[in-house]
Amino acid sequence: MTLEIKHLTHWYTDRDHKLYEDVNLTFESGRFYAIVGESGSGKTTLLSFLAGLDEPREGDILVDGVSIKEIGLTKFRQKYVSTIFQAYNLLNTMTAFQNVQTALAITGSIHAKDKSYILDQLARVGIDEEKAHKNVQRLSGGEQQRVAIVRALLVDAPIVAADEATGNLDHENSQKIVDLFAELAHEFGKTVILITHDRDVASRADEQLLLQNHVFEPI
Ligand SMILES: Nc1ncnc2c1ncn2[C@@H]1O[C@H](COP(=O)(O)OP(=O)(O)OP(=O)(O)O)[C@@H](O)[C@H]1O
Repeated sequence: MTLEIKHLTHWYTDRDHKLYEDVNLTFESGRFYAIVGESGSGKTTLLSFLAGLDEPREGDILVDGVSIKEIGLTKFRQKYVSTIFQAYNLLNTMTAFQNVQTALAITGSIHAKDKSYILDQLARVGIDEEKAHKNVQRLSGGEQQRVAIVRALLVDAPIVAADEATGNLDHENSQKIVDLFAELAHEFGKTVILITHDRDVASRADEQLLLQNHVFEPI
């Protein structure tokens, strides 16, 4: 699957202060991309377009040559993209295990009833069985973030778009998450796009794109 950005131009309030100008980018499945750039340069905005959460002023986003407008933004969000944003958006009345299980059930995953699979995946990011069965409100911020990441990563969408997914995590946990991102790209063939300020995390990606002066340059 190929995800393309074509002739993307965007500004929020003032046409003379554009975030991007005629950006063209191609993301291939099976590859892990990191987007880096100064604070305020427009990284999160780009991700909101790639996730079908917002629409650019000009330009288009295509999946295998078909505009996401033609696919329909709602369908695109549901079937094609799994997003991880800075707010964890966990279901607060549920345990970590139930949060992951519910997401798998909603999306029709064959793993929804596989208890040991869900526990194994949580264990990979340091959420042991005891923590898995705790209400998420009783977990630390970093633990909640890891639950949210596992939940998003296990959902069967071909594109994974993450904004500062490792931002609140210590080095060891951040490495575990990056391992998961790399595995999703290289072993499961997903298109993984991660925004990060962390140079070590970015260096693990197959391609790094620097947003600077309104365009994206490979580094
Ligand atoms: N809804 C909005 N309305 C108006 N301006 C906005 C809106 N969202 C973002 N901006 C502005 O657009 C610019 C880009 O924001 P964006 O969040 O995409 O940057 P970023 O590169 O992700 O920043 P950071 O690294 O700090 O998260 C910023 O100057 C921001 O203030």
